[in-house]
Amino acid sequence: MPDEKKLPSCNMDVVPPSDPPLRIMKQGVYVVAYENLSPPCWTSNIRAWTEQYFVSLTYLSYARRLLREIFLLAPGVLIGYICATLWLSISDALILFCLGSIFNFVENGSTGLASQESLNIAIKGGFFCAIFGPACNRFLGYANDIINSRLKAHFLPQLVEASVRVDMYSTQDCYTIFPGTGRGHFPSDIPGASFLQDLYHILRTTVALWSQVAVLMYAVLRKPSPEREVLFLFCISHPLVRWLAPSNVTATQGYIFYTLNVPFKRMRSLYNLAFSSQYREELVLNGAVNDIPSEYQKVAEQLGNEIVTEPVPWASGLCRRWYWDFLVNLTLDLPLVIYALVLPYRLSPSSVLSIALLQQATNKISRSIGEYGMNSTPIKSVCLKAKWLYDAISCESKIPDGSNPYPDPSQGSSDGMTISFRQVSLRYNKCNNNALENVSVDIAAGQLVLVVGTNGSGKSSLLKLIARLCDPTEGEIRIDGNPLSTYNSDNVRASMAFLPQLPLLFPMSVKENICLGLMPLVQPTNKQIQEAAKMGGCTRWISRLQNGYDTQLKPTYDIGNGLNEGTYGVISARLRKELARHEKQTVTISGGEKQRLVAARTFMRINHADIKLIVIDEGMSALDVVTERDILSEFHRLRPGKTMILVTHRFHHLVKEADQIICMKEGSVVELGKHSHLMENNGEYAKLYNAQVPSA
Ligand SMILES: Nc1ncnc2c1ncn2[C@@H]1O[C@H](COP(=O)(O)OP(=O)(O)OP(=O)(O)O)[C@@H](O)[C@H]1O
Repeated sequence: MPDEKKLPSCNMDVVPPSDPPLRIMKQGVYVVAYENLSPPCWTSNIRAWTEQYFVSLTYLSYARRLLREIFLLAPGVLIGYICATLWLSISDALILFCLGSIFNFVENGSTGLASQESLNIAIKGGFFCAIFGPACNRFLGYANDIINSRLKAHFLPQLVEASVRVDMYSTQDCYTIFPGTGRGHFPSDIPGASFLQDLYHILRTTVALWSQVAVLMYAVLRKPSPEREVLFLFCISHPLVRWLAPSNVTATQGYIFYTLNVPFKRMRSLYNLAFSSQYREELVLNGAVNDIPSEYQKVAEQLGNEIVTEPVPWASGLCRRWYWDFLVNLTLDLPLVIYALVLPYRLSPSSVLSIALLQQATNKISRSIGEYGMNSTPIKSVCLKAKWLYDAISCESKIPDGSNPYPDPSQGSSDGMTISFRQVSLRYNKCNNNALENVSVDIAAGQLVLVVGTNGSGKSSLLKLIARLCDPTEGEIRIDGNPLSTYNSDNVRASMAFLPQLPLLFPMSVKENICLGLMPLVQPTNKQIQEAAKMGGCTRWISRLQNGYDTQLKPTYDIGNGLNEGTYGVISARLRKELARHEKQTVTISGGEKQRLVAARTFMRINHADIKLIVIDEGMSALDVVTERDILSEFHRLRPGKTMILVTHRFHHLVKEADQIICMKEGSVVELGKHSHLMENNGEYAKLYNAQVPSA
């Protein structure tokens, strides 16, 4: 028996005081924690079942709605699916019935009690079951494919629509409720499919179990007394004990496991280092790659003979008392043993056949009970799956959007966006500290503003607030004199050209990457696209690509090939070559080239949209000095009629031209003014500037 002890009282903040303490135990390098089972278990089983069905009633409407939708998507296939499932569920019971009839004929044939006709029916029935079962299984595979593809075609567009509809804040919440979507595993995620799978299991296991019980009872009740009673007792004892025994499976008895073993954790890390290509280059460069085997050996020795296999407590019967396992096995085998023991005293064909029937029936029912416990999901979970799907589809933004158009048509044209921060504080979700603290800044239309400060001082957060990617926790932001929250956010963002800190390319063509967000409203010509690329300094790189502006860029993660990059199982070199022949050409792209392409995108936007604000958030850190200067000069040239905010760690020529420099530290604005004024102050800004430009 493994060590088992109660959770220490210091963990009471994790476990509410009214709950019984968790059970924790050690198994090898792992610690396993699970809920304390409170005896007697059969009463809690019944209570859990009743509760489950009452809760299910609340969500039943969602399940009904989803089932109706699936039916409307593929009515004929669904009916066939249900029929095939029902047939497969009862086929074991039918075989049992046929077997019983054949035995009955053998036992009573000579007495004339069993007719030849019933024997013929039994034989035909058995034969029919044997050929119809595989046909049903094949049909189920075919029906699954059809239903799944229709589910995908029906629900995925709705989920995509819901996902892009909600704001950044709510997206996080919705992703947790989007069933299986949200992580972009397009080929394998089928909304509604697991709901149908669970229903299939519930239907199949329930019908299978009860049909087998019914057939067994029918066969037993036809026996003469007292054999009937003995057989009956033997038959029900095993299912009864299995049902009463506390479940050892994860469906009802969940557990968590973690490891605190330091050598084991280090061993895992070293193993990852040895096999992950992402670390290899750095390890080689640092001459650390050859240390891995010796370090691995060292921790392996420290670990010694500790068991490292992941814990499977139900397999070793850890979640329930030992006597339940004993009882389960005893009721399965003992009746047969007893029956066999009495055979020498009353040997007859009837007894032998009864043993055979009993053996078949008990095994089948035992297996069905096992499947019932292992595979079937509680009805409540099935209903909840349907609810999640509809919740995800109807997911709404938490931040209410404003209704005023931007720019305000009544105000006529302006020199750019006016921005005013009034005592703004920002605290991100689940953070203890404010990212911005009481920030008050006024930016006039057409100004060139530089935001400087150390890492983490809140520069990017300031920009996120202007784009309304999040809302301030306190204070107010005004755009052109009105609260930002009163404007339609899409309108405000359409008036901004944003060069982000991290250049992100999309799994689309080079052309689409440059024109992102403009089409279909604007249909840029090739000449306009080339012009933007030239301003971003990426024409030479694009001209080297095989398909130029039409070259597809490789996605940041693999969305195309699915499982194992398009392979399954062990494949030959010839197959690998065949796959490579059909794969798209991959494009390698450096950090600086990415930034140039994203700069071209920003220029494209400035050239072809009504831009009031240009924001550059450190978007040129990977560029060489000459390219950075050229790109900045282009931005500067396009500046008239627009406000421009530039976040930077590099103090270039623009510092002297800036109308205002905002110097930030630890979420607060510590200095504000022009370069000369701030240098005279000899404060935080002068310190940063002198550290980089010592000759100044
Ligand atoms: N999404 C987020 N969730 C939680 N905390 C965040 C988030 N984004 C930023 N922060 C925290 O807010 C603070 C300010 O971050 P911000 O990115 O605005 O700083 P920054 O001045 O732009 O930094 P850097 O110069 O390194 O880009 C940091 O402490 C950061 O860890």
